[in-house]
Amino acid sequence: MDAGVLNLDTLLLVQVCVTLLTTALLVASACYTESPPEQRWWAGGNVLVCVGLALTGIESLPVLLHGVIGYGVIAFGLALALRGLRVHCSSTLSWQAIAVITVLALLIPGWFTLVAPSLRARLCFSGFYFALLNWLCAVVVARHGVWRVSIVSLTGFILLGLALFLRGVHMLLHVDPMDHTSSLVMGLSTLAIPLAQICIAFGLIQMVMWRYAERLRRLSALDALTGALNRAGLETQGKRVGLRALRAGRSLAVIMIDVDYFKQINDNHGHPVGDEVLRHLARLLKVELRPHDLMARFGGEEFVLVLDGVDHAAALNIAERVRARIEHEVVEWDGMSVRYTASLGVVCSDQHSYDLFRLIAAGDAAMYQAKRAGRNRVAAG
Ligand SMILES: Nc1nc2c(ncn2[C@@H]2O[C@H](COP(=O)(O)OP(=O)(O)OP(=O)(O)O)[C@@H](O)[C@H]2O)c(=O)[nH]1
Repeated sequence: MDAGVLNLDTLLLVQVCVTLLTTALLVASACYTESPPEQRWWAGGNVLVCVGLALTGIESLPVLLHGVIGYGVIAFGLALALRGLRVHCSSTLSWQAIAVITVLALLIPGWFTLVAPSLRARLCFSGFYFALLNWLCAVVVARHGVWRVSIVSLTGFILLGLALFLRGVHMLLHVDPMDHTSSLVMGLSTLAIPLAQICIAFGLIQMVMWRYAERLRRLSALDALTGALNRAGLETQGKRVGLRALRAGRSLAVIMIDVDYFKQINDNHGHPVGDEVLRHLARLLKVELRPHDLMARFGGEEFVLVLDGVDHAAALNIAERVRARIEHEVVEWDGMSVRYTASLGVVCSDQHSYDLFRLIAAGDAAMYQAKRAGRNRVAAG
């Protein structure tokens, strides 16, 4: 490819514009008050990379700024971006590691600028070193990200690393490191760098958006007071569990649990105590369940358990164990001690269908049977 055709100067101008635009995009998204901390690291990192690029690009600046500090600032910016990626993946990058990355980028160009001046060595080092830092970012994204979400930023980091690496190789092999007039590598890398920057900026924002969407999806399925599934969550997850049990030919048990005389607890001790009783019951049920069992708050003081692979007899045993535990527990709130009991209805796909809402209706009927029989007991449906 002829650099004359590509017009290297124009491509360099495009590269500068894209760098500024992607940085502005990351800064704008980080300014949103609810933005997670990683977005601020990415935005801050990109701003520093821009500053560093400006310092290294303006040859009329003092040599210390132009040949040394600029590289340190770029490396510091990349290290902050790497920290942001690690924060996004529930980890971090220590300040010591950031300092090492930055100091290396100061010392080596410093050596080749002040002690043993060599433009070629400095440019080679910057190509290889910044390629390595981008590939480190790619490794973090690849190891911790969800592929279909992080593929855009991953491609960006790999591409950017490759372009910088090839530039390093070009500098190493070329007779005059500043003569790029007819270099295919320089042309391609100058084209690839802005592309990679766009991928990285959009990819990072996409990763954050996906995280938000996931959080919202999880929250929309949960009851805010108890953390149990709400009806919507029960509907989606319950159907899945029902189908899984049906396909595998396993029994599916449903236990309905309703606190006895809950209105009296509210009336006698106040609503906050009633709320604490509900939270207490949810915690207690969680302890009794296996990780793949479902627990949902079905109504005011009514909970439902969906147990995959549990037959009628086993479900009755579980319900009786839960009932006994509730009876012996004491809820402490604001210096008050409250005891409560619950009535439970047990049904199983062995007697009914696998249809979750039919099972729940039958379980409800069994639970009301337990209420009518005097409460604080288990009834089978
Ligand atoms: N504190 C609190 N109370 C709630 C909540 N949701 C519903 N309630 C109350 O729960 C009470 C339910 O009362 P009832 O349906 O009469 O049932 P109960 O008093 O438990 O009587 P039985 O079920 O027949 O034993 C009502 O007073 C509702 O106001 C909640 O989230 N927090």
